[in-house]
Amino acid sequence: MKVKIIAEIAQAHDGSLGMAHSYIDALAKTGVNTIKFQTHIADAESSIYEPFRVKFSKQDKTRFDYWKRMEFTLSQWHELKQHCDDVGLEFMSSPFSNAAVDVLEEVGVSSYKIGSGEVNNLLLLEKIAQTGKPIILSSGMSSYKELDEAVNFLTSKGANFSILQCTTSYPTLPEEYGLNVISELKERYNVPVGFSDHSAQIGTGITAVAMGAEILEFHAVFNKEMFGPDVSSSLTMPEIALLVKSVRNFEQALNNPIDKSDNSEFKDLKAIFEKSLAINKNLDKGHIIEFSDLEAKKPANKGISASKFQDVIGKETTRVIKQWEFLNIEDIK
Ligand SMILES: C=C(OP(=O)(O)O)C(=O)O
Repeated sequence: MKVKIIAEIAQAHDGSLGMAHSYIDALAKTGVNTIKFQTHIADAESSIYEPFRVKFSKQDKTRFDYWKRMEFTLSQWHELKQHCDDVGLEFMSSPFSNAAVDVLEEVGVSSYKIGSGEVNNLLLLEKIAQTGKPIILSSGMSSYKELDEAVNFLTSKGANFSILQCTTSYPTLPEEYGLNVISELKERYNVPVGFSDHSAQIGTGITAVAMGAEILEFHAVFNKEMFGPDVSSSLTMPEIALLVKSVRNFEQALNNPIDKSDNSEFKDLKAIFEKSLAINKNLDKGHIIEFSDLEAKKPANKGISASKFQDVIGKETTRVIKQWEFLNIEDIK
C-alpha cells in the first residue's frame, strides 16, 4: 500500500507567481508526492454574478475580479510545471472550465482532479474524459444520486477514475469529516478512494488513511495568518512534513504484518521482562505454601516461573525461606 499525498496550493499564492514557486520549493521538502494548483480562467468559469464564499480583500469588487487576479498565463503555468518536474514532484491543477483543460493539456499534465463544485458539470467531465487521463473526482456537497450520475458518465466514457470523500466546509469539523464514507465509496463504486481534507488537523488525514484512503489531499499554507479563503482549513509546512512522515510510518506498519505465532526473537527480552516466584514473608521449614505467601519478581529463570504458581500452592517448604527470596523447585515438596 502506498498513499498518494497531494498538497493543494489552490489560491494560497494569492495571485503571486513568486509565491507559487516558493510553495513548490517548500513542499518539495515535506515529502508529498504531488503539488496541486487550481487553474482559474475568470471569463470561462465565472461571471460578475458569482457571490463570494469568503470576502477578505477590498480590491476584489466581485468574486470574478478575485478569479481574474488568480489567473496565470500559459507560459507561467509552463514554468510552474517545469519547477515541479525539477524538484521531482507531480504537477496537478484542477481545471474549472473547458478552457482551463486546454491550458493544462498544453502544459502537459498526467492526471486531472475534478473539484467538488464541478461534479454536476458534465460538460467539464466530458472534456476531461476526452483527454483519456486518470481522474480524481471529489465529492463534497454531492449526494449519492449525483455521484452515481457522475460515475456512470465517467464509466460510459471509459475513464480511469478514483473518488475522494470530501466535506465542503472550511474548516471541516470532526462531526463533518464523514470518514465512514471512505468505505461506502469503495463498496459502492469499486474504485480507489481517498480523502480531501479541509480540517486543518494532521490527525484527520492519518485517520483517513487508517480507514482506507489511498489518496490524501489537503490545503497548504505558509502561515495561518496569511490572506486567503482556504487558510483556516490548511496545514503549514511543518504540519505537512509531520503528516507525511506519519502516513509513511503507517504504510510501513501495514505492509509488514507481524506473526504472533512465533515469538522466538523475543527470547532474550523475555528473560529481562518476565518474573520468577518469590516468597513475600519469612517462612519456616514445613510451611504449607498459600497464594498469599507468593510474589513474582524480575528476572525470569531465577526460580520457578510465575506462570507455575498454581503448582506451588499446597506444597511444603523444605527449608527456612527468608522474605523476598526466590523460590526454587528444591525448596518445596
Ligand atoms: C476544490 C477542489 O477540490 P475539493 O473539492 O476536493 O476540495 C479542487 O481540487 O480544486
